[in-house]
Amino acid sequence: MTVIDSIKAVFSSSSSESTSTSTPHSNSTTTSTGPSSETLKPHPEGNAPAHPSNPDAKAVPEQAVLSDKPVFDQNKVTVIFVLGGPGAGKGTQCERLVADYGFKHLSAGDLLREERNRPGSTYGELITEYIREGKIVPQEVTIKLLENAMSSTLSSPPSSQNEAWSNGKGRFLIDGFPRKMDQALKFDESVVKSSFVLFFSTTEAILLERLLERGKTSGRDDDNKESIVKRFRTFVETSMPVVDYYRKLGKVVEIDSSPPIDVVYEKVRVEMDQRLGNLNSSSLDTTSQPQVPAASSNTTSTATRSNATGEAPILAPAV
Ligand SMILES: Nc1ncnc2c1ncn2[C@@H]1O[C@H](COP(=O)(O)OP(=O)(O)OP(=O)(O)O)[C@@H](O)[C@H]1O
Ligand SMILES: O=c1ccn([C@@H]2O[C@H](COP(=O)(O)O)[C@@H](O)[C@H]2O)c(=O)[nH]1
Repeated sequence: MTVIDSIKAVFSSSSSESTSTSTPHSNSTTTSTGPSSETLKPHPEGNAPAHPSNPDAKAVPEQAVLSDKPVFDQNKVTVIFVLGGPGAGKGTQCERLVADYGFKHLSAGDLLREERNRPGSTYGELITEYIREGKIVPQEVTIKLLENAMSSTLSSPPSSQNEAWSNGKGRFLIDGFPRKMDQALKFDESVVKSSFVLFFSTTEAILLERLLERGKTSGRDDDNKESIVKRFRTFVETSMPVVDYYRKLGKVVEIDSSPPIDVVYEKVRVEMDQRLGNLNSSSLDTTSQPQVPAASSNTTSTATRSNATGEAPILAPAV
């Protein structure tokens, strides 16, 4: 049995994804967002966010154990999930939100690529294979990476932030996660309950065009036609049910990301500004807030949604 077979066996109960033979990965040019040597450590005891102080560069899979209760206090730590098809513009919009609202941006994909590139990572080969195939890496790995990155950030808050990051408080944009229902449920249970979901929808044609263009310079080994098609399929089959789940809970803020970046961001700002009071005071859960009417918020409901091209959004819920 190879190392990767052993890892897959460990995670077999949490992932039903099939896999294929792995090959070495290529480099990524994405920005690093998490602690490279502090990943996949066991969570600290208790409910308080703790800074990982004993990095374990050779963690074994059994150490990626998740808590059965939230590690962070929802009244202090705000999490907004940012979802959308591959290339929808999640990272682009998050970058602006970081600058304007003082969020910490954690991209699950970036954290996985960073872990993959970390010398000695137990998970490198596994992550490479899953990313190339457009499949969802077993939740234990991704959630532990996110949890560790959050702990680390809370221990050394972004210097430019004050009130939002004082007294153990923090606000995170978690980009490209959760991509699968098990992740959504487990993150709520073991890390912290999310506040709401920013969901960027557009057409498959637009996504494809953007990803192929990005692929010319990104260095990402999944920005090629073959991987992109697989990623689209995974998004529709595995990740859209997560969006639908949150939609039923009234937690989805949907924004058409077909228009130019600035136009999309204006809509994002309107949504964020409407929610900022809550973000400043404590956690934000739109299920307990009055829902913003689509007409006044520039977002579109599932029933009325259209996009700039007039095409039916494919990577969005069926109308
Ligand atoms: N509204 C937009 N109009 C045109 N191009 C855009 C828009 N938003 C993002 N892009 C471009 O599309 C590409 C994909 O954007 P981005 O990396 O932000 O997407 P993403 O959703 O984070 O993708 P992934 O899930 O694959 O990481 C980038 O090259 C970006 O510059
Ligand atoms: O929660 C997650 C998020 C991502 N992945 C894998 O990473 C790639 C790339 O993700 P991007 O968000 O496009 O950077 C994705 O296709 C998955 O293979 C994951 O497994 N779990």
